[in-house]
Amino acid sequence: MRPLKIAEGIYDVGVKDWNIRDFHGYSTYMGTTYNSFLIVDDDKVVLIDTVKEPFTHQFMENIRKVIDPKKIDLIISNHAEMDHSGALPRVLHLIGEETPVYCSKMGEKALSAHFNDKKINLHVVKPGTEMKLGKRTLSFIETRMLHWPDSMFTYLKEDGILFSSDAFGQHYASHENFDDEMGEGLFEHAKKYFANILLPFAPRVEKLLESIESMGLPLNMICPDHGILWRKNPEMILERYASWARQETKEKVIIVYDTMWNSTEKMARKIVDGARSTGVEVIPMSVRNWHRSDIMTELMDSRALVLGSPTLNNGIFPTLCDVLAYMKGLKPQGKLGAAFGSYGWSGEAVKLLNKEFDTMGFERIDDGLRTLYVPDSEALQACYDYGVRIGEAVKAKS
Ligand SMILES: Cc1cc2nc3c(=O)[nH]c(=O)nc-3n(C[C@H](O)[C@H](O)[C@H](O)COP(=O)(O)O)c2cc1C
Repeated sequence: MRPLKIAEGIYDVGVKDWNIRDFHGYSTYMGTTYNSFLIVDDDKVVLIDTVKEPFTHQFMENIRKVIDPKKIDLIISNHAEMDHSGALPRVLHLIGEETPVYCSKMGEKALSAHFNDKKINLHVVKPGTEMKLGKRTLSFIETRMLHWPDSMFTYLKEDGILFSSDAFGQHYASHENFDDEMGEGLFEHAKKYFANILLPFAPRVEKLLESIESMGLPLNMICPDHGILWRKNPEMILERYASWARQETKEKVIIVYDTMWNSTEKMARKIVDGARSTGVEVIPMSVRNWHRSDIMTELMDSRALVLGSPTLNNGIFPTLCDVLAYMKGLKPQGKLGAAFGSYGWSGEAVKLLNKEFDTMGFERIDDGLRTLYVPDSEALQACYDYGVRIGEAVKAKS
């Protein structure tokens, strides 16, 4: 139900996008929400972020259920990306073109470049600036590159609410609105979001968490721009973020592969059996059936990445190249790597996969395992043994 009252005079007037599955190329999400927050105080009415453009009508209806939109005195843009700013021009048109929009220094640049055919009354807020609304006070925290240069947080002092933009969000639409209405599954959505959006900025996340702690801000609620709001114990998501940012791993291996004539798949199955026999968790992931965004989510707490590819035209199979291009951009750190694959004559794929591990800074278990065409019983035993070796290496690496 929107608008959603989250505290006295504070509402989530955003919208739920139930049907979206592919979010900037990261498929298999379960919908999302574009949260936007309306604060009605004695002197000022403030809107924090807007929604994706096609939802503008529904968004305005939500606002109207609380207040006449023309009473909005100012808008804060925590993040210029279109899912939070797309509705901005139409909102301004409806409530008054002169309405001030407050944003970070980089936000000014990004919003101007997004809406280059429109004159928006932009005002830059410096980090730490306070803005009095009547009974309440807002302040602004710079969170550059989490995950865009313009990103910032807005903090509502008296209520202890952190409006955290994309951080701590999840691409997940549900009838539930708050963390206490959901179980552990909520963290899986948050983990997927982190793995696919925030992982490249993990060192910055660590620093941000430290600085939030040092500021000693009371945090009664964390309200991201996507998904469920954290009100029961916001500390929990901060703790998870700390662990994900440190890229902590467990005794887990993912085996990511593709195959044309099933030889590499036969090898994969034996490697899975061998690795499992050592007691480590093993997840086989055929790239035909697992989306790269799910592979990244599973990789995040895995200690080893095992890649399997047949040789095709002296190279790696293209589906694996897709995953690797995506993975490299997200900068996972501190993993073990192992490669395998079937080949017919030249067999370059394993060597090239090893190069990819070197580029990513992964520690290679060895030079990998190749099989000529279809693996016989001896080759399959070698695959099983290779799996055992991988499992032992995972257990040996803390
Ligand atoms: C179109 C095509 C191109 C291939 N190119 C190479 C190649 O350049 N070098 C090589 O060693 N094998 C090459 N192969 C042979 C495959 O690597 C071999 O058939 C392998 O066993 C396939 O493994 P899979 O069953 O896991 O797909 C090629 C196969 C096909 C179908």
